[in-house]
Amino acid sequence: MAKTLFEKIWDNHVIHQEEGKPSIIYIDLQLVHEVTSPQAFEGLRLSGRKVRRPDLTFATMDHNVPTKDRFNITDPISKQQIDTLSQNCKDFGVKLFDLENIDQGVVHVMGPEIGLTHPGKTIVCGDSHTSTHGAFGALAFGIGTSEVEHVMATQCLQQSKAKTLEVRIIGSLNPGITAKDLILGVIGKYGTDFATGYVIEYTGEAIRNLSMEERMTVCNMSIEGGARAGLIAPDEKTFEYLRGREYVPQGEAFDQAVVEWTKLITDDGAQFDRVVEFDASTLIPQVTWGTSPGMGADITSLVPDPTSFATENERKAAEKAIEYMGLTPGTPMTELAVDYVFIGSCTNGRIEDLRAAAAVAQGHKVSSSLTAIVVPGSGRVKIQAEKEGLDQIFIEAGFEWRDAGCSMCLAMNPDVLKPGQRCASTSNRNFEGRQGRDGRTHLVSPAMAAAAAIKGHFVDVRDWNFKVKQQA
Ligand SMILES: CC(C)[C@H](C(=O)O)[C@@H](O)C(=O)O
Ligand code: SF4
Repeated sequence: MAKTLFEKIWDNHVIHQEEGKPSIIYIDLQLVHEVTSPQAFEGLRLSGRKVRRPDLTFATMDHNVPTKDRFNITDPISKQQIDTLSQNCKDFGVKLFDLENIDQGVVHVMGPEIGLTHPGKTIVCGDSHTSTHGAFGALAFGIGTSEVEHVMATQCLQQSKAKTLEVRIIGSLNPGITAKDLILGVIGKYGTDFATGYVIEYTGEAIRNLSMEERMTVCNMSIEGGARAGLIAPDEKTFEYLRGREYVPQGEAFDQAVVEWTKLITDDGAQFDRVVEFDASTLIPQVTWGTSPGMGADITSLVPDPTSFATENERKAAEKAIEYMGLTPGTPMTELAVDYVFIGSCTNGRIEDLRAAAAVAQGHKVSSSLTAIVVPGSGRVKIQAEKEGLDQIFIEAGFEWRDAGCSMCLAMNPDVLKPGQRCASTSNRNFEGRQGRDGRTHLVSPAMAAAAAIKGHFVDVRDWNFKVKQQA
């Protein structure tokens, strides 16, 4: 029978199923960070259990890590979480990429980068943006802390089978329009819960044309559309990205793996439970104006008038968001002045993102009215960027060049907005207080963020004259 990619991975991992009950599935990889693991390890300790497969369990530190003076953690809760993770990994024999390690970084940046993420794997982490790894054709999703403990103890997980949703991208992206604009556009059109209960598979020529980094940006934000996970079928690009990375099979074993991975596609004639279409060819740079990733608009548009929304609920939500964001309906997006620019996160903290931002920043100066920081997603991204001289471009332009971590994506470390500050951010969430109490977040692509840093307000990056620097 013809199967979707999701069904193939699912069927390969079901260990036990009973009518009317969740299935038990096997988990190939568990990633761990300091925020959602302490109680899980403690639970194991209390019940006298071990981590069943330390060889399939990998930990890093990201949320609480200061990106300036990283070894000096002054916040007691952050310090405790970091120290507890170190101790737990030591006690339970789990490999930890700690602050001394070049591979330390945001879990969804460093995992794929070292080759832990493979097509066809089931991957979990106590973190909602685990969906990022779906860019490789892995079934990857976030789980709660009690499930983290369960997977640690058994390497299995109880799961109800999700429904399948094809997000079919028709047409191609115009020059200068990025994967971030694409996913913001999709969520803007279909809303933040259109994919609830589904695993998305992104298909279409425009998706095939994306690099692995760009595919990760798209899959990363699947969760902001409500999806359980996001998938992109693996192809030559996936295999080439993985070849030679530390945790992928090497030599002949790699070629054998590729033979298996190549089968991970949705068969002709396979049925999705639902299909939506999105036309990429009309897309222009996006910027969010509200307090959910679905409240987005074209850079050429105006802050919306709440009365223009169709339903009472939407009108109320828009009114509340516009008030929180300190905006006036009818203001052109390009007139919104920003106080802060954050380039980083598991959405847009990879090398290509930094190249795109540097291409815009090169030869310009950050506006004196704001602070702009660039935070590589991992230690390795940082080193690569420095090899290519991107750090110098940023520093000369007046950006701060930081160490790897979640940073200002969420206010769990010293990088926080002050109340009322407006931020152009390349992250994935613009909820109230996300970047600091009463902070105001506008989600954009790295190029748009860099352009806003130079001009002091949002600009249409298509008007910018820049050349993307090729890898050195
Ligand atoms: C802290 C963590 C549990 C959380 C998540 O699950 O996503 C964080 O990474 C986020 O982005 O909000
Ligand atoms: S970078 Fe942001 S979204 Fe990603 S894991 Fe860290 S806090 Fe979550």
